[in-house]
Amino acid sequence: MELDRDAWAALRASTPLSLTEADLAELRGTTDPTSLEDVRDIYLPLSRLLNLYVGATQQRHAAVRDFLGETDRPAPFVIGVAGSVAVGKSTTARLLRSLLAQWPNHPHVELVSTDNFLHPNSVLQARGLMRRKGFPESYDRRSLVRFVSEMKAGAERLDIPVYSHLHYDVIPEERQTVHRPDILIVEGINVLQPATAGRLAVADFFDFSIYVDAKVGNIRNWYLDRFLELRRTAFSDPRSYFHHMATTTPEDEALEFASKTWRTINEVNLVENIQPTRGRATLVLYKGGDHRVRRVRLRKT
Ligand SMILES: Nc1ncnc2c1ncn2[C@@H]1O[C@H](COP(=O)(O)OP(=O)(O)O)[C@@H](O)[C@H]1O
Ligand SMILES: CC(C)(COP(=O)(O)O)[C@@H](O)C(=O)NCCC(=O)O
Repeated sequence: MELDRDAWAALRASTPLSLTEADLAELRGTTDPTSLEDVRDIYLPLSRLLNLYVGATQQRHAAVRDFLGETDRPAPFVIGVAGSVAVGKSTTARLLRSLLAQWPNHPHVELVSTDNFLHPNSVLQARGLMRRKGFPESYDRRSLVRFVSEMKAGAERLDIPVYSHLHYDVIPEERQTVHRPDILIVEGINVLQPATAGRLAVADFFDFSIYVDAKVGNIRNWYLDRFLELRRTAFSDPRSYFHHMATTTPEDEALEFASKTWRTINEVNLVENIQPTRGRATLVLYKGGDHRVRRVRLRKT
């Protein structure tokens, strides 16, 4: 079913707004204008719906556990967050982590971005994939699937690689430690990709999935605006892979570089690999040109 913003906002019921403007500023991505009004109208109803989903799954688990006479904890509830580069997935995922952790029956929420499972640049270079970063083949999909399946099977603690946007590469000596959560959020552009025949994909472990959607032209503008803002901020760090963009490259050439990266990498990936997975999502958040969510589409079964 499809709901417009007002109809969806009314479904918040009495879910309390626990975030402040300062909390939101911490969670929001570069140039992402998500406001407290968006949190109230869009993310609180979503938090309420997800709480109902998780509660129902926990109850079913308890029934089977009683039947078997076992005492184990329920497996983590896994949520996938998909969508284009620069559509605002990480803001959505961080907001959900914060809001979902407020519910007493699932206080421990972990968030993992799939960029941690990108092959290191050395491997991408050797395979001729440096201009295909973000495409399905640029990820170590076997390790990603193993990680999610081990979490789902009840692993207490797993260490995973860490990708740095600053270095534009996986950091060999760093690890992110993930402790067994009540809810695991897996965020990344290609998380809804179906498996190739005979294999498993991360999406096979999702209990719920969200696709963040917008018109390609709008996402392109957000990508370019963000690039220019990063040029003024993150790229000025001498350790940044794109440092030259902030120092020696004039603004018009930097913009031309970003347009080309968008056109030849991110837009191709969006049209060929990401958009075709939208129909697989449980819920689609459709954003207008100002980043505000206009419509929500929910699969009822
Ligand atoms: N080159 C970069 N340098 C520093 N930060 C970046 C760079 N590219 C993207 N980011 C940041 O990484 C986060 C994830 O970006 P992205 O994967 O495009 O997804 P989304 O915009 O949908 O959250 C964003 O918060 C963005 O600001
Ligand atoms: C790292 C990304 C592939 C996003 O990966 P994700 O977190 O969705 O797994 C993307 O931000 C990226 O760097 N794309 C390559 C082209 C570019 O520099 O925009």
